[in-house]
Amino acid sequence: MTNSLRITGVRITPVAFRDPALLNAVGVHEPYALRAIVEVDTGEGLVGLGETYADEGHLRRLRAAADTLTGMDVYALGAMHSKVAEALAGDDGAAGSGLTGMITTSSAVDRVFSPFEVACLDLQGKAAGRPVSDLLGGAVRDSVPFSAYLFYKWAGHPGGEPDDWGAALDPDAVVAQARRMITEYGFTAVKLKGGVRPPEEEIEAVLALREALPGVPLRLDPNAAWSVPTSVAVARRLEGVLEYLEDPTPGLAGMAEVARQTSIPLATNMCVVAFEHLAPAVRQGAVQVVLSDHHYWGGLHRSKQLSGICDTFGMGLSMHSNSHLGISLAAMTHLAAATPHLTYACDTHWPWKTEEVVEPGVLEFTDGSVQVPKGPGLGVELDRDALARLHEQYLRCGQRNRDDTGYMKRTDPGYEKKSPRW
Ligand SMILES: O=C([O-])C(=O)C[C@H](O)[C@@H](O)C(=O)[O-]
Repeated sequence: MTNSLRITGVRITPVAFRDPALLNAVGVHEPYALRAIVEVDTGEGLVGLGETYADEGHLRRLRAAADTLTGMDVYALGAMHSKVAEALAGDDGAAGSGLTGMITTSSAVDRVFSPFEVACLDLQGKAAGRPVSDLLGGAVRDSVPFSAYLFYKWAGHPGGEPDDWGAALDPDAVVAQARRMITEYGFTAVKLKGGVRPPEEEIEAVLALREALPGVPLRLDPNAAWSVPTSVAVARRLEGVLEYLEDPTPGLAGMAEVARQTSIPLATNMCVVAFEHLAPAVRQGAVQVVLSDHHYWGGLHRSKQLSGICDTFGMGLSMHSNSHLGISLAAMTHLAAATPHLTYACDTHWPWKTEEVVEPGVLEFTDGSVQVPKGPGLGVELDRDALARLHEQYLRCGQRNRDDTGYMKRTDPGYEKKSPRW
């Protein structure tokens, strides 16, 4: 006789949390990043947590899907994926992209399904008294290494107070930022978000990092801001220096051309963002490392499928992040712990964040790694006062000036046309 655990209701709460003036190839982060917190209720008093994007189109699709989930068993994840697909079938905006800034064609069904799947895994774990990593095959590591995610940045938002990281617009400031991240969090790998300064300056910054941090794996990610010839020229200067070069140029064909001309492994979270991109990427030899992200690959189980495909075809696996809160960090940590093929330090925006919705004490960085939470489910608890406060903040700051990613303003119309800037 099997027990079911049925969904009695779903709450979706959009929140806004402060974000520094970080720069990337499409502009500057807004003063607030948006996320949606998903709570799945059951009649048994258990609540499951998920976290996802909060742009308006995505919120609308989340609500449409949530309405159809009541009464479903939290173990019926395959059926739930189909339900979400049905719920979105008439939604024009769901067909292609909801994330037209950095990620262009991931499936809206997978993006909408993901936070519900995570919340149901949280519930399954709570019901069984086991951590989510156990539901994914078991942790193969007790703690998960993350990389320092460096950004060129302004001292503060225009018209606002400077934040305590200050400005970072040259190689010395980038090195100082890296040193502070390593001192405070113990990171053992470093990624620089590029595509902001002219390529020659970004090469200088990477070489300055190399000199300052001997032996530390380094990555550079210009978010496809460079042409193929520029990418090849930069790659040749940084051979033997970078662990991988992420998305130097747009599209699989361009990436394949760069890959043919450099020995640096190319990584992506832009041109392989859905299952249908994997076969052409393999055929063309376009990427050597895929950055997974459960928020758009369709949750934790589907991210493990991605891992199996990468393993089979000889591609490495790393992990991407956007500005996120603790529910996402907990999910990322369980997933990475239970994914043997994920051998690179994962991305995280964590150090840039000053506000949170989960209770403190579980997600701590030691030597650049986060211990896999040991409690049942995700192992994190919602701080309801903080949730209410950040929801109020969301209502005050609204969706004004935001693009579909929900958190950044595009200042470079060239990116819209997908033409490289350099
Ligand atoms: O390529 C990446 O790593 C990202 O897309 C992560 C974020 O979007 C990053 O670029 C940011 O926060 O500006």
